[in-house]
Amino acid sequence: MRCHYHDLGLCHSCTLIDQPYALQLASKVEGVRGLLAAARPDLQGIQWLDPVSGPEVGFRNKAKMVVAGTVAEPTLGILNPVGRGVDLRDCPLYPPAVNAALEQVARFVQDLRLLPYDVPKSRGELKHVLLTVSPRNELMLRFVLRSQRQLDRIRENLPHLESELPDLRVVSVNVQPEHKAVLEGPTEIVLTKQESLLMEVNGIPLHLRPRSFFQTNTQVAAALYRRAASWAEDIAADSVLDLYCGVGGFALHLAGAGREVVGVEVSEEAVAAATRSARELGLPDRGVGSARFEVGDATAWGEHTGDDDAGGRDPFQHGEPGRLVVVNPPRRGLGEELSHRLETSMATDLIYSSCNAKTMARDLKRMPSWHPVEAQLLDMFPHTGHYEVAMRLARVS
Ligand SMILES: C[S@@+](CC[C@H](N)C(=O)[O-])C[C@H]1O[C@@H](n2cnc3c(N)ncnc32)[C@H](O)[C@@H]1O
Repeated sequence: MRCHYHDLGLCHSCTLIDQPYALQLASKVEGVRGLLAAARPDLQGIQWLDPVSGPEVGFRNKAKMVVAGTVAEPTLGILNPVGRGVDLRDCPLYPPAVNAALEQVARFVQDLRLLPYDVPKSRGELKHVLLTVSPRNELMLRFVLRSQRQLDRIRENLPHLESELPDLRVVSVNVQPEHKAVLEGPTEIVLTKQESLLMEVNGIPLHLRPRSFFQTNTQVAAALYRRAASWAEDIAADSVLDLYCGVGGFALHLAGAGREVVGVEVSEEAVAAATRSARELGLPDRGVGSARFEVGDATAWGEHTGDDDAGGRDPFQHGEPGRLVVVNPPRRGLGEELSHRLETSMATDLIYSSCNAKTMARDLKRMPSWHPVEAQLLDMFPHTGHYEVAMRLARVS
């Protein structure tokens, strides 16, 4: 992949871009194998499946653009080391639909004279533009503002933007009043009738609301979910617990086939979206062939349930449900407490999918009774050192 922003020295985000892609992939595979085997020597003997990769360009489904510059000439991209905006609206990591939409969004920002937020001076209104594209090329657009001052103007002028971008389905304003380097704040005001973007993956309707997580590379995510479904087949698992389930990607791929699936996730919105998908797929919420989603902390799940279903016991410690546990935590990993709970639980099989092999290695070290069976690297982030790694583990008897 060639990138003129990189060639001009304007952006250094793609740290591996000068290496041929095959070399990037090979060094990631070598890196992850070494890193995990250093923590768990028994990983040396396991089966590594061929790595999965997708297209080298246009693979990112979400653009997170910092808005800077001036009212007359806003930039959508990143800040350089001295805090000036660098416009990256043609970044080749995004599909053409995103590049084209960013062009229209920049014009909208200009027409409305929305003042870009000036980080050094702490003044201005518009901080970020976040744009997500679905496999059908439909769009979700979020404006991150310092306050609600410009909300009505954005709302009033939305029909114009919608006429320029006919595939725009969801538009929202996020309010992030603090002067901190965080992408978004706690308040989200959806301006469109449609409140979620349909992200269909392997024929499964996933519904993405503005504040929910979604894997960055839809094509490689589809392969990741298929991998998990194939492992679940091999295991013949009849009850699955999906911790950190998000909008239900793993859980819904593993549901059906006579399994009872429970997903646990901290975001209420994501749980509502996953529940909606389950009902659309005709899955009941209890019993054989069901899928249900609960709001909760993955680390503490089941601890205080004490409900009738579990007979007052901690279901996690009794494999109810959860003979197979799927974990897909944020970069910080599972941590000591959940690693310990998994180590002492009644689960017989585990699928661990991670975007941070360092925390995964640390967690695996804490779970010696889990024996690694098979693993695969899935390259969601070409041209950077990042990747996803999925591993199937079984309980050593
Ligand atoms: C890496 S994402 C995985 C999402 C999902 N498995 C998928 O494939 O899209 C991690 C998810 O964990 C959720 N999360 C973060 N901390 C959590 C916690 N303590 N308990 C439960 N969920 C949590 C986040 O909201 C996010 O949806």
